[in-house]
Amino acid sequence: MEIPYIKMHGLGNSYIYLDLFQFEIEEDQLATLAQEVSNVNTGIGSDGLILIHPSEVAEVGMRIFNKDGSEGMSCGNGLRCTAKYAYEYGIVDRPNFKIETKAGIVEAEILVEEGKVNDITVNMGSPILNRSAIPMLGDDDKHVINERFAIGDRDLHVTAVSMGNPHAVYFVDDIEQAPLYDLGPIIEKDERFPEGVNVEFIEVLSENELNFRVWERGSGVTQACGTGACAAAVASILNNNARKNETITVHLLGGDLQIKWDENDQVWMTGGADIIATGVYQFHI
Ligand SMILES: N[C@H](CCC[C@H](N)C(=O)O)C(=O)O
Repeated sequence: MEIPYIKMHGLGNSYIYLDLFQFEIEEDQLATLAQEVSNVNTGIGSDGLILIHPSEVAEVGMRIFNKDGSEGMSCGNGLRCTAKYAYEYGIVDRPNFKIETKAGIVEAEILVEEGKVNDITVNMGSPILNRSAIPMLGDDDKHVINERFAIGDRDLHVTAVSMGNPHAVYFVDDIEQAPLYDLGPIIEKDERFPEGVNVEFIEVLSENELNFRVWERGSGVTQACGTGACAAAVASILNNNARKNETITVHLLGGDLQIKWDENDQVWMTGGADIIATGVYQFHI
């Protein structure tokens, strides 16, 4: 089965995108397709699959599937790429529009300079902080801020933030020493996170600057994670290492994102998005 695709990335966090304004695909084929196309040896190579689809509640809809075929609720880098594609390929006819995700509707703004899409700003909505809504197991339903989190023989402290998808944020003194590969996969599936969790390690450089690494639920280490960068900025503010209404530059492996949590409890993300290639995938189902 031949499937037309677009490969796009946000700061190196790449996905294979299907434009479902052009064709349809069976729901029960999506998990397998995500696993297939993500494989760098036998597929196209990406961090997962994203569907750009018609929506009844917004100009365009977006769904994300991780490398392992699991469906995520939202994707910051994916939203910027979806917005760029929708604007440049005529799905929308203006630079401000809404995008429906499983986590809710977000608002995107295309920043155009000399007719070219430069950056994209997305209002990612309000962070979700109550333990039960992350979700994270525990004795109360308060916010999880710098809570002791023992794992193996390590004594960590976690701040838990959901941006519609769950994030466990840990502060480290040196990002290069972050236990990304040895603790990332363990925390991702820790029983205290009943739906799994995206794992972020951050090094506070100043009130307005963070170093950031991520082990993603369902995809492992990626070059960048937009929802993770939002969660990291919120966690830094919750721990009094940064302030609301100030733009925080988050340095990810693949580049920088500008994040602001404003006085109306909205988290704004600004960054780039790039089209890598278009093609036709030979789906083996
Ligand atoms: N890379 C995405 C996040 C994917 C989240 C997914 N790993 C999950 O929540 O299961 C981003 O830019 O926000």
